[in-house]
Amino acid sequence: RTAVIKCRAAVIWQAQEPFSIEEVEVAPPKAHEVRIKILATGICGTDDSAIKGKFREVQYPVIVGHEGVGIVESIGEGVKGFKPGDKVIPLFAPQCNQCVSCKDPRTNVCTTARVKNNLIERPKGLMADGTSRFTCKGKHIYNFLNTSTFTEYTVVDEIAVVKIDDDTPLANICLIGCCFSTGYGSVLNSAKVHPGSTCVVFGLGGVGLAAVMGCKAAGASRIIGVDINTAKFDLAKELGATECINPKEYDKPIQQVLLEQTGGGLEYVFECTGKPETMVAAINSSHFALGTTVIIGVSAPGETISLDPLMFIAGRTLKGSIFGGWKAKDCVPKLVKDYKEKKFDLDKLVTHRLPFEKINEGFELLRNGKRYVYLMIY
Ligand SMILES: CCCCC[C@@H](C)NC=O
Repeated sequence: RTAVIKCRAAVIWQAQEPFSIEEVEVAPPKAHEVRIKILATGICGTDDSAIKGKFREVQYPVIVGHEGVGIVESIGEGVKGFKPGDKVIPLFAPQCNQCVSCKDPRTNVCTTARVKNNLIERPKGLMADGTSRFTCKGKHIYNFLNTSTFTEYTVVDEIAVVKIDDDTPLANICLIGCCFSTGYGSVLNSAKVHPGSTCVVFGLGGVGLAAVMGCKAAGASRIIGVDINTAKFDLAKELGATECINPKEYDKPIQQVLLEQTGGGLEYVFECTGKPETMVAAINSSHFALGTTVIIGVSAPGETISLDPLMFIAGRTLKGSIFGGWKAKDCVPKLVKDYKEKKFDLDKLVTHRLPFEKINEGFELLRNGKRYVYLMIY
């Protein structure tokens, strides 16, 4: 019988508190669950919003982290397609392949009950059976976005993990678990950018830079990067931005600047900050008739935006995108293969590597505009 594993995890005991590295107990996987030894994990703004108590109704105490890579340690009853030793990526956007959404090519958001609880509706932070696999100091610890990667071992539902080639080089590949796939796919799948088009990306963090890479891969003629941190501009240009602008350097709204610079607005707009005021500016910078704006950034609970409905009457569109529109089980192995074949270079998104116990330092780097860090968990 598979035993409980005692290991290190970075626990958030309550909102606004830093991570606390604790010894936690990780229970064996139940039926249709997989226990994974996490080898590396990215640090993402969504995790940071959960730490700040600004990510929907997260339950505390919680183990966050949602973009990792690891090795299967054990599998529960009824699990097919995985065995101990397999190299895997946990999926915050699972794919059950049974529900109406998984059978519909138009969406990648699985709507099986297990997923709705943790992704689309009020996050339960629990496994499908309504219980947790983590305990610490006698308390149950919630999971996060079906994954929880800031721990040496985690347990996920079998629909929330995918096997990748065992010879895949480790560490950086964890970015395919969220950041890279989210930005790159929002361009190729959600917006379907066409060659020669004009694009703008608001927010040049990991997701925004991946969107810039997607616009370049899609053959856009103009790729404008927008960020208030000009230190991000060099890498954005290296990855494909044709120009970068800082809203703080203008005495008029950035959408007006963009409308003037592009003779009437952008064909494709990618909003990666999650800030409502930036979303409004982004939508208003799109072409009045041909413009499509893709909302990728995650706003805080209760935040809203106000728009003049007439701005859509000539044909503008507004849509959302989770995990870049990729059906995760089908697409992650292909993205990993493309990475190995150097069809894109996500390594450039990694600016720092830190040992697990320095996770709080990692988030300080993220908050101070360093593009990307991740933790090597030995
Ligand atoms: C509704 C919740 C969506 C969460 C999407 C996050 C994980 N994307 C990038 O961080």
